[in-house]
Amino acid sequence: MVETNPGRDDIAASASSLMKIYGSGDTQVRALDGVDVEFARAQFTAIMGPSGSGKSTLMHCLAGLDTATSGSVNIGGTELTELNDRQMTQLRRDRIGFVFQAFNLVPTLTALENITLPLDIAGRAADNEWLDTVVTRLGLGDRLDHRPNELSGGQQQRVACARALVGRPEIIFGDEPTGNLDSRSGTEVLEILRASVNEFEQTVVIVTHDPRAASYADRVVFLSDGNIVDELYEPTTDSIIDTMKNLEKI
Ligand SMILES: Nc1ncnc2c1ncn2[C@@H]1O[C@H](COP(=O)(O)OP(=O)(O)OP(=O)(O)O)[C@@H](O)[C@H]1O
Repeated sequence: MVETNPGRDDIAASASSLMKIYGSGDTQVRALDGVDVEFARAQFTAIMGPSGSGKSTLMHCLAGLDTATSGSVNIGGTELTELNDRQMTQLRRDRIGFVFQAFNLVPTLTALENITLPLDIAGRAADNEWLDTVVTRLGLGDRLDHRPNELSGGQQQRVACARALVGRPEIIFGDEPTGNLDSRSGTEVLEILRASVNEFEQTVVIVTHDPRAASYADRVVFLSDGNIVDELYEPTTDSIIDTMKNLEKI
């Protein structure tokens, strides 16, 4: 009998028995200690946990920016551990969007050039209608000729969001995407990520320290000492703060 797994199509990314060990001997750190997790398609997930709990390590392994010591990571049916460097680069370029705390825009390029850069590198033409939708939605229409140093932090992060959205990647990973922003700009970025999930069925996974930011997610996954120890669906700022307090007690 052929084995089927009817749930897989609903899963954008998953990790299984994921282990990441840094260093060796006395200085060895077990940053991920056998993590099993699935991220549903068209859902917004936030990863939270105390400092040093393994959030960035998990995200970097999921996004193919770092390799795990053992275990597996799957993005849309592709096993990352089976890819060579070139295939991994291609997967990151073609199938994953990134929004980092530090924006990571190219200073010599205009906003528009930054937005279309991943497509240009991949040799893919922009879908102009979609590009227009994203740019309008992000309120960047009159900023497209500006270089990053002529934009506010919030505008720069919106450019980074547009860059992540414009290629319609299977999944967008954000590492503290609101970490460097004032509360108003942070709210704008969260609303954009939320809208991209609600309106465009984008899958989004972010790491954040901020309970208010995490309350925009459909689900919050809590890490402690390299393990997932709790999760909340339809979280509120208060329910997130309560769960974090319990984690810190442990
Ligand atoms: N390159 C590295 N070399 C050695 N240890 C590392 C390295 N990167 C992370 N670690 C350790 O792995 C553990 C998990 O780190 P990680 O950055 O994933 O945690 P985090 O939850 O994202 O922390 P924070 O909230 O402070 O950013 C920590 O103990 C950290 O010191």
